[in-house]
Amino acid sequence: MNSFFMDWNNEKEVISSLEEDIMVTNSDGIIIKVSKGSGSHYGVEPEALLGKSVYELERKGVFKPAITPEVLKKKKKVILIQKAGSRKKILVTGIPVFNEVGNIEHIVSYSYDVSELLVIKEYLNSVEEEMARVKSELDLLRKKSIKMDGMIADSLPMQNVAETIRRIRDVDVTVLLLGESGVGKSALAKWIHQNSIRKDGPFIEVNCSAIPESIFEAEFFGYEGGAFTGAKNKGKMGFAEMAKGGTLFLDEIGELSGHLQAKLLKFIQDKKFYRVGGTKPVHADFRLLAATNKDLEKAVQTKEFRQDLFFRLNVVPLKIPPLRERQEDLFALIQYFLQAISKRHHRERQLDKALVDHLLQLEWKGNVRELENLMERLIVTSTSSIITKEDLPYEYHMQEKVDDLIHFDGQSLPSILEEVEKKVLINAKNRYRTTTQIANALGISQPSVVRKLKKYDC
Ligand SMILES: Nc1ncnc2c1ncn2[C@@H]1O[C@H](COP(=O)(O)OP(=O)(O)OP(=O)(O)O)[C@@H](O)[C@H]1O
Repeated sequence: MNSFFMDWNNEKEVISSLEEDIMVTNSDGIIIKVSKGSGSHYGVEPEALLGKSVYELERKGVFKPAITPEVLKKKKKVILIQKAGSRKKILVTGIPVFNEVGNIEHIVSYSYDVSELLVIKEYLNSVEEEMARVKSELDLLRKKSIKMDGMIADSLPMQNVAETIRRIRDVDVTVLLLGESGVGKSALAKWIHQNSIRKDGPFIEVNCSAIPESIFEAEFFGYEGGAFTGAKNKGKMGFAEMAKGGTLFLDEIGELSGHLQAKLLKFIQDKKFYRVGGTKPVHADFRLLAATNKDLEKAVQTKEFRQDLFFRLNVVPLKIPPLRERQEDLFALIQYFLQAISKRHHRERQLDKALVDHLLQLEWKGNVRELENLMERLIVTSTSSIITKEDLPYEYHMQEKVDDLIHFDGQSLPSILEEVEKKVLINAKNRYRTTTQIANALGISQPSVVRKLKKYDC
């Protein structure tokens, strides 16, 4: 039994003298007790409420909703916001008072005018929403504003790459650039260097597949005078030493032999090396970047590439998507190369719309390099200031059938095969940077590629 609230007559003076808005109703919803402050939120005198039914007051719009029916329904304390008049918002708390047998006998309610608080809350909510909107716009703007000089990075995947590079700008961390041939790994490596704390130091690029294994160590670590037959008297500085204070970029790292992988791992771990024939250790002082178009994780599984070396290199992996997955970049690159190459060759050139539409449809297996080469070819060979689809080399007319491209009339099979071979080689040359890459792609030896390129003068 709640002794405090049971005898309202005893409490009469206490409640009625309170300045706050307190009311007591019975279980029929009749207001049986009011305080001095009752009704002030509703714009009526306390006496105007006393003896009235909350249902009636609700109907008349003095307040809405009434709290008594809610407390009776839920049989527990209820807090709600009432509307009073057209503008006011009142926070009302209703508490049930039970009799000995557990039935609600009275409901005590007290209220505060929270109109101002709610207005402030709404205002705060709108400010928060506005801030969230501004923040996302800023994020977008910041991403868009990551301009990479001489590099087109309009697409979302490239913006993400740019954002990662921006985040690691001040850190001397190893970056592994992954992606198909021609996607721009070397260009990005240069960009990373130019935007790093080592930008004033040298950028040394080593193409791991282009240096024969027999001389790799001497080229890479340098050698002392007389270290081997044919060595220069004074010795020679290797790439690792040349990169002092700057960046050492190991391109095509996936092509390194197992023996050289082991050497490289030791060198990365020890952070020092010896020139071939030398006894004095040289301290390694550079930031390491590496790139490959090989699936290195797969190469680790097939044991072609050392896992420990992979972990050392894969600190920050940057995957550069192929151009066919970056339509926004493709369009921007076409415009970029048109301008840059036209300027370089002092030729004012424009592209016809049908040609641009056609270029946007192509697969670009050789990625940005292939596009750049084709643009250069179009610009230097076209005789008119507007380049059209007709100016495209035959291999870029994808709709045309192979039958139409090979002319049998009066040709022997060997000459047709030669013609095809030449076209395949030109195509491969557009896509790949080195003859080793072409050889790998076409499944022939590198000397054979060199011979054929010479034979066809391409
Ligand atoms: N986003 C880009 N904006 C402008 N030029 C680019 C961009 N990406 C690549 N290029 C240009 O495309 C050509 C090929 O790029 P790059 O040599 O960096 O490719 P790669 O991925 O290193 O190729 P590979 O694996 O064969 O070494 C370069 O001339 C480079 O400057």
